[in-house]
Amino acid sequence: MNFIDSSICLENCMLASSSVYRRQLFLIRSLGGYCCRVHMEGGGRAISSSLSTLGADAEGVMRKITPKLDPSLYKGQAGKVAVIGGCREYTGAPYFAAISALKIGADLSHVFCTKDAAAVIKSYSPELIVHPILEESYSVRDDEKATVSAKVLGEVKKWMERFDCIVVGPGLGRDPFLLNCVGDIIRQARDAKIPTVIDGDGLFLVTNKLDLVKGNSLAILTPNVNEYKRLVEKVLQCQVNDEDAYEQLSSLARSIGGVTILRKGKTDLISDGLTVNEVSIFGSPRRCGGQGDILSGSVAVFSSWARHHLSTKNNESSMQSSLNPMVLGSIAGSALLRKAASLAFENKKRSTLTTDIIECLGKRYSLIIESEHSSINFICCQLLFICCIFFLFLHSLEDICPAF
Ligand SMILES: NC(=O)C1=CN([C@@H]2O[C@H](COP(=O)(O)OP(=O)(O)OC[C@H]3O[C@@H](n4cnc5c(N)ncnc54)[C@H](O)[C@@H]3O)[C@@H](O)[C@H]2O)[C@@H](O)CC1
Ligand SMILES: Nc1ncnc2c1ncn2[C@@H]1O[C@H](COP(=O)(O)OP(=O)(O)OP(=O)(O)O)[C@@H](O)[C@H]1O
Ligand SMILES: [Mg+2]
Repeated sequence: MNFIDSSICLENCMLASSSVYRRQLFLIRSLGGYCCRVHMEGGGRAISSSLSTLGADAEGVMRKITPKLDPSLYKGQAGKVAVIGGCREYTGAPYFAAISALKIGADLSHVFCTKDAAAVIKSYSPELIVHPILEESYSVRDDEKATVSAKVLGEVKKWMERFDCIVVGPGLGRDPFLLNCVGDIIRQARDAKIPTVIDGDGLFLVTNKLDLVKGNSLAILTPNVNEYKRLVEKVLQCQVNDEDAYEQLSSLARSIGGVTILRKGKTDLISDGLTVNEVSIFGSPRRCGGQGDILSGSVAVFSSWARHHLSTKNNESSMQSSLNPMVLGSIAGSALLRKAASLAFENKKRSTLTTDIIECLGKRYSLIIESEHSSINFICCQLLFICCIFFLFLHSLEDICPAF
């Protein structure tokens, strides 16, 4: 089995914020340097060449796939995301996922939730388009279940084609009737070839109904420690083995078939069964609830952008066409969340909340996107400086010993 570990590890985000370090990364990146360890099993040659780029890979991915804010674009072209989640018990998670998508750059963000949750989520933000159409068992009579289920599906179907990516699970809860309807929604998205991020209770659903995602290359699972453990036990029939985390993750993705898995943890591991990428940019020591929800919304936006980027005719050769847009979107989403968490923690320390991290998404992100421009400016200044010195040197040489 052949997988690539392009370890994207930045030990300390502070380091990355230093201009010297960023310049080095920019120079390494522009030299095409990257850290790549290819492990080949079965006696294959282990190839390793490394000129480590560290966090630049993740930043490079973000820069490559992020669409320019082109004045010719119209509303929606930068992305339309839908979150399927939100019930009596949870209203924060779908909000976190949906608003994060907008903060990163999607134009429209929808939430499909239960009636109880809808009024609450609408009150959080006018920017979200909230559809109160999901139902939980307590509000549906047994003899109405088939009709209500068909109605829910019909309502979602009206919108489905418009979305560039959907997120299933944040704050979904575990009500059997609701989960059954959401299973049909996942199938609908798959038929419409819409990338689908599965998080939170959506993972509870698909872990028990793997056929919902089996063989779907547009599905991205984003399990936390518990959710990953449940997946491994169900699919691989064994315990999580961190001694061989890469191989086990890769094997899990292959066993389910075609999916991309973003295993959240101290280091985020991302695999589609062919490659394994690692994002270990130091984020924040705060483990407040909701950060995984931000991540799911972020991955949704970046994956749809990566898919668009790779499908355009003039995409740059440096982004190998063999790359999986769902993997790229996961790398970018993970890196941005961790950088934003780090920035929020710098400001708020122990009182950092998920809402503080959401506020930093845009700030941190524009820093990354703009830093390329500042690095280019810096390079130009350096070249100009060198030319001036050279000119001065020439000039002084002319002074010192004139040619004629
Ligand atoms: N404000 C909100 O509305 C939030 C709602 N959420 C939703 O809550 C539902 C359940 O999510 P949970 O993450 O709580 O469910 P999990 O089943 O993932 O976790 C259940 C419990 O496991 C423990 N746990 C979590 N991470 C652990 C780790 N690394 N090691 C050991 N134990 C750990 C925690 O006590 C956690 O409450 C999901 O639908 C989720 O989207 C969460 O996203 C958090 C925020
Ligand atoms: N120990 C850690 N150190 C640094 N970052 C971490 C650590 N654990 C998780 N993270 C990061 O925090 C983010 C959320 O991971 P987490 O495991 O909290 O997800 P979650 O439990 O689904 O969150 P939520 O509360 O939103 O459901 C991930 O992007 C991950 O990279
Ligand atoms: Mg979660």
